[in-house]
Amino acid sequence: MANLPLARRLSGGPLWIVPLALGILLILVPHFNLEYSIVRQLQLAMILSLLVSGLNLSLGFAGELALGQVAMYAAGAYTAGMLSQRGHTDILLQLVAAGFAALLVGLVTGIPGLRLGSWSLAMTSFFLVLLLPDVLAIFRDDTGGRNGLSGILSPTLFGKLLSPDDYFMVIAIVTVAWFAVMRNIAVSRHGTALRVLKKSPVLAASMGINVFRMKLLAYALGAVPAGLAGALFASLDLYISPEAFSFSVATTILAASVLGGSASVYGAVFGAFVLQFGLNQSTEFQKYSLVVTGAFLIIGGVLLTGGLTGLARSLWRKAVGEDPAVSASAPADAAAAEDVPAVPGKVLRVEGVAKAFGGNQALKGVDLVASPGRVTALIGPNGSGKTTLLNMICGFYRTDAGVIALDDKQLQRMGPDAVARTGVARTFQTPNIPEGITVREAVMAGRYAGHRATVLEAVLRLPRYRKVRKGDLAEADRVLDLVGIRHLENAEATALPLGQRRLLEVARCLISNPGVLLLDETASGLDEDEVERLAEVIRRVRDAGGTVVLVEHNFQLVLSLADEIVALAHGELMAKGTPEEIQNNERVMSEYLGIDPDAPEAPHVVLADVAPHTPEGAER
Ligand SMILES: Nc1ncnc2c1ncn2[C@@H]1O[C@H](COP(=O)(O)OP(=O)(O)OP(=O)(O)O)[C@@H](O)[C@H]1O
Repeated sequence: MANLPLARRLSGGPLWIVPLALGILLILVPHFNLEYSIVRQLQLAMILSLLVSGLNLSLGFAGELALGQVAMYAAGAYTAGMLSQRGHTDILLQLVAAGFAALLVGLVTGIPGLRLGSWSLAMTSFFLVLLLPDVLAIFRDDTGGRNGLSGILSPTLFGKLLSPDDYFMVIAIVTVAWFAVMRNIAVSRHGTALRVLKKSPVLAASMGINVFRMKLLAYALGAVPAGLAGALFASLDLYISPEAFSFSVATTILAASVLGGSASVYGAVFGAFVLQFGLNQSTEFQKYSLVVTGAFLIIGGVLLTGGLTGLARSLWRKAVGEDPAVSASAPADAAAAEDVPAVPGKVLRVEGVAKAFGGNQALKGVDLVASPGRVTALIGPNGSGKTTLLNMICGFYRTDAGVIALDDKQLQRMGPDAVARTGVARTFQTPNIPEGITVREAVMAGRYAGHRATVLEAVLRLPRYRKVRKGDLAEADRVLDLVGIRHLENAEATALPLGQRRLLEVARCLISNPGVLLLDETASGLDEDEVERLAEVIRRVRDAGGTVVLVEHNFQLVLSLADEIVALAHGELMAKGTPEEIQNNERVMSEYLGIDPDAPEAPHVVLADVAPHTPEGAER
């Protein structure tokens, strides 16, 4: 221990102590007799960091670009200002009202923007900011229009007039409290779910997460600090005007977010402080503020992936000598996974399913039954419709005809997240692993949709949240043992090599106790040892009662694992049967494996060593 570098020794402690200490220091600033100009910049920087943190929630965590932060900021400021004008000077009351007003603006603009999908929210929020001065002008009797809102009274707290020093402390306390809330959200299961969403809405839906609701949650939650910032700003100068909510403020917020690191909680503070102190130190800077903000955007977005906090994190890793991929203890004892608890497999029935993409009939009346305690393999040449069938079972494509059912529940009219919640879990041809989380968190995310605790319960760490979290941790240990990567639980998930990422995906599926496990070319790209481990995992799941559907090009693996093989060709059933029956099926031999049945060698003798026809680009 004594020989360890200081950075390494420090890295063992709870990291939240550093921001907490800085937060306390900030609250105590009025006691340090700083120059007025610095105190003022600090206040504005704290207000800006609140705004940036809201953007980070939607952009950095949920991956949704939205510029509407300024509109929510204005909603908060005008609400607080108008309350004050009418004699309601209590800052607590103003903060609550401003938070709600901003939330309302967030919901009203977020719902249509997010419903339309794609870039709609970015566009809606962009126009919202452009329209803001006109909206304020329309309601000029209340807002003062372009002249601004004056007559705001000095803030009070429980009837006591607040001095400038008191008010500084109010701003600092609100900022510190909000960042504590945001940190609790970010490190909770909700924070992980947001990162899943950012990685891929398809992945999120396949894990039972309602994509629209999750995006709205991030956007609406991000409105709250903007509202608080607005209320704090209104009582700072006791005057607000539309210029304070201009488009350049929107770009400043975006630049600070990108510079600090959008996917980071404290990056918002870094970015905001750098921009506030950088931009306002000289009039030249202010004159060219848009250019300077743009430069910061480029520095943050292009040169520093992950912003300043990303840079700090990688420097820290270097200092403590930590490799994200192998920050792990020794491999777990494989024997620990011998005892596999029952997997509640269900019967998957596919009857007469058809699907056309324009003139391309991808599936024509396909039938398939997968039962508990059995591995059903789906094989066929490239383009035969295997992935299309998986996508239809998962609800990503609507069927043109036919029935898909899990036990008695029909799935063919359900959306993908609803299908996942009935117990359909899947892996992807290209592993879909969210960034910025550990292996254990990535696996625990598989329980998000099935075991609920609200954001409020997570923020306050209430008993139900702690119970669900305890279950997440215990189940993650179990499935990580099962797939044999428990020793990597603290490694960064995206840093794992392909084979382990595939095993991670299987673990993420298993933690949801799926009724059916759909494995889409899971062995592709794995070495021999990894394929053997994967095969062992699949056998264990099957023996524990799981229903497994295996889409696979590794014919040897299929023969060794499958209880039944369903072979497709040109979207139709080519053959169905036991591995032995399939090995003796001439059509499968010639169309799938390219073996001439009339050749002197008997096909079943060489099959185990034969790879099917997999033209370039089989991996997606
Ligand atoms: N979203 C889509 N839009 C249009 N055509 C599609 C779409 N998805 C699949 N197809 C077409 O449907 C057919 C079946 O494709 P699918 O990907 O299901 O085959 P596959 O058996 O999974 O192939 P591979 O082994 O290469 O993964 C192909 O002709 C493909 O081009």
